[in-house]
Amino acid sequence: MVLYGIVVPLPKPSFTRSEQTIISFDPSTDRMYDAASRRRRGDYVFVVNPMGANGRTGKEWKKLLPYLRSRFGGDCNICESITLGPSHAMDITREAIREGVDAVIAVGGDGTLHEVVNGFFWEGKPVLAHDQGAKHSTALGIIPLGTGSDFARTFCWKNDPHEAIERITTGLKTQIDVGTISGERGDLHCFLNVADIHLSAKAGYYAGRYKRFGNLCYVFGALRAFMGHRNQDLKIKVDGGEWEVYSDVTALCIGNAKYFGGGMKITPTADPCSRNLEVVILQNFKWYDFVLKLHKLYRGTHLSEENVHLRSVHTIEVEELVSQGGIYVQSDGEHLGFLPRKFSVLPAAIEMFI
Ligand SMILES: Nc1ncnc2c1ncn2[C@@H]1O[C@H](COP(=O)(O)OP(=O)(O)OP(=O)(O)O)[C@@H](O)[C@H]1O
Repeated sequence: MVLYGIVVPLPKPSFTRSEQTIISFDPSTDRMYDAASRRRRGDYVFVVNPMGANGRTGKEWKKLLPYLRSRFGGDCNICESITLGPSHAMDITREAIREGVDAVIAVGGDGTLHEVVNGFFWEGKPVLAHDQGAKHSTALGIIPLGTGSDFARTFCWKNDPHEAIERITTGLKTQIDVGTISGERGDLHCFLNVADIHLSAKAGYYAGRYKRFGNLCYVFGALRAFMGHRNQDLKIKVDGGEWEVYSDVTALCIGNAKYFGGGMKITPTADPCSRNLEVVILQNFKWYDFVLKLHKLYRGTHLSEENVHLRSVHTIEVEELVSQGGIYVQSDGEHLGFLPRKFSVLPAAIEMFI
């Protein structure tokens, strides 16, 4: 965790196991036994960001926990892990997977989900259980309780924790893709939802400062980002092909899923189970285009506009045509620095409760 340039180490994650041990009677031995030791119960770790949605996540979670315990009954061990600050969810997840838990469930918004997903990987490779290796896989679960909760929208999931718990107890899972972003130093970062470049990324950067205003933060962020904004010439390389130039780019968005910015359907053709990424490039948008076409961006009907381009890719490299620096990059609403960057898809990388 970095606070004003000072690195503050977070404590090693530990799981508060709210275990409900079932004691049964075994007539063959005339003795009592712990039913869990006969029928292995799953270990589910709930990673809760108490500060999500301006503290609403923490409050909702407290109310939810008794329901969760009763709903799961004796089927699994519920481990509650409350994050202490930014990046902590990532450490908790890594540690939990190494310990061989069956599921890690992100409780919060897209930022928390983003950290949990990054915890599934270490230096670009999946984190494995210490004693079982690749034989064991940990599933990802989501209880969307954030401000935007944009990833959940692709699956038409509401910010309804009871509905989310039903999904997890039902236990239906699917393999989903994960996007990766490599920086200049070769470090790899994962995203689950949408990574984006330039105006939208700058708007997201500022929106993060106005989260106290709820969903209005995206409006304030966009207004602030427009100040001093200029469309830029970018070059892209798709799937290792030739460099192509796109002039006057307003925003370039790389979708593993469909929504960002609190409900804008920016990459409407994206599907986390498609094994590719959908790239939408907005060219030469002026401020009034956003006023006139905003409804199209929210509905996902903007692809028919002549200055909007769609590409399906496995990898895409993006650079400035003339390097000046300062072109914002974000993924899943988290600021990630500036161009150049390379984006790739990791197909079927995580098993997720649906
Ligand atoms: N204990 C904590 N105190 C302060 N910040 C935290 C804490 N735990 C996590 N965070 C940070 O809070 C950020 C935002 O959390 P989260 O995404 O859950 O909610 P949100 O921003 O309201 O929702 P959304 O991202 O869907 O709009 C995360 O990026 C995370 O780094």
